[in-house]
Amino acid sequence: MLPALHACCGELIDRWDELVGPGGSCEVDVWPELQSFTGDVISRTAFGSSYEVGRRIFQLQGEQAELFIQSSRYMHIPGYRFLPVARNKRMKEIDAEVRGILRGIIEEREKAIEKGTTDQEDLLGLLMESDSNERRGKSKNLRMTTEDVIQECKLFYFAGQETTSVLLTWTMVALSMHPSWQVRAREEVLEVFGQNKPDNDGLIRLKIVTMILYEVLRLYPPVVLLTRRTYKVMELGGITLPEGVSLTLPLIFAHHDPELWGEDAEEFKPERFAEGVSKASKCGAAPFFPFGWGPRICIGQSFAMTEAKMGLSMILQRFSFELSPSYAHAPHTVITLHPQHGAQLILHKL
Ligand code: HEM
Repeated sequence: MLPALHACCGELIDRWDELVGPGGSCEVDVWPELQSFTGDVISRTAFGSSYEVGRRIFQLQGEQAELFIQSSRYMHIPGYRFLPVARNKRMKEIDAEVRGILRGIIEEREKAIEKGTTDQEDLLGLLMESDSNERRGKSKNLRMTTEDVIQECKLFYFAGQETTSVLLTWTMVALSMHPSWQVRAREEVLEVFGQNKPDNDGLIRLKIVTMILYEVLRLYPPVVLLTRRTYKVMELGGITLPEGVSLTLPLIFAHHDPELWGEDAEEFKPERFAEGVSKASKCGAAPFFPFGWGPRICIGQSFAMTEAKMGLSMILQRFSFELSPSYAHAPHTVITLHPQHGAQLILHKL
């Protein structure tokens, strides 16, 4: 995973170097840049394909998320999603196109497996191994169909790209708003890696960077709410709920609650995580759950933290950054917590 991460970070830095040019500074909207970066990472590490193949999938998934939010306003109309209105037709078209692209990737891989020309041990390889075991009649209880593989690929593209680019974007914005933390993070990165490529041992040792990422995840959680459904009658917080009730857990509210975090809950204070997650709030680790909790906790959280640490370290090694006058602070939910008008920063080459 690390070589693929290095390669993607390297390409991002080279692109920014070119944008900055001989003048040494320029304005960049880092939000689409970081989306491309995390898209590239998930394409290479999970599917072995280049970003070019995945680019269309990300565009389509982004459009699908916007349409989904728009159509959720009509959820109270029974059967609305089956009506042949333009929005529903477009959502169907997008679904078909994404499936078509993924099926193409899967078929290409199948051919390569048949010819024995692939040794890619990526997520797709693992999923397809399970799929071919099914066809050979093995692992009947654990088997995945091609449809399952497509569904899992869609989930990974969405879950793996969008969330991590949101984390990196808000981190760059927060470090532009709080330049003393930017300086402290850069000092740590240079002390651990100098100008060398970040390695796994060093990434684990980054304390200031980790505190900053946690504080960003607290204030700007990429996933703002979790949903659950009761499967039997149960009591929750003194209220008895029947079976089949949909519950929404707005984790962003828990992350901003002064009763849990203190009167400075709205302030950016990475030092609250200096002694780890369990000491950061007034009541242990419980109120901090940016990756969810329990059996459905995010399976990509270590991946995401490694990717964010690596990306941020390589950026800090080469650039300093500040808010551009054209930046307007507007966190906005389109499934994940986006910067509504972009994240325009001024990059300075170091
Ligand atoms: C900062 C980055 C990320 C955040 C904040 C995040 C957050 C979350 C949250 C809140 C959930 C739902 C948990 C629940 O319902 O209790 C989730 C699920 C999931 N995440 Fe992440 N995630 C991130 C990155 C990733 C990455 C990089 C991947 C894949 C490489 C990934 C793959 C998944 C998958 C597959 C699930 C569904 C797990 C299940 O339903 O059992 N996530 N994530």
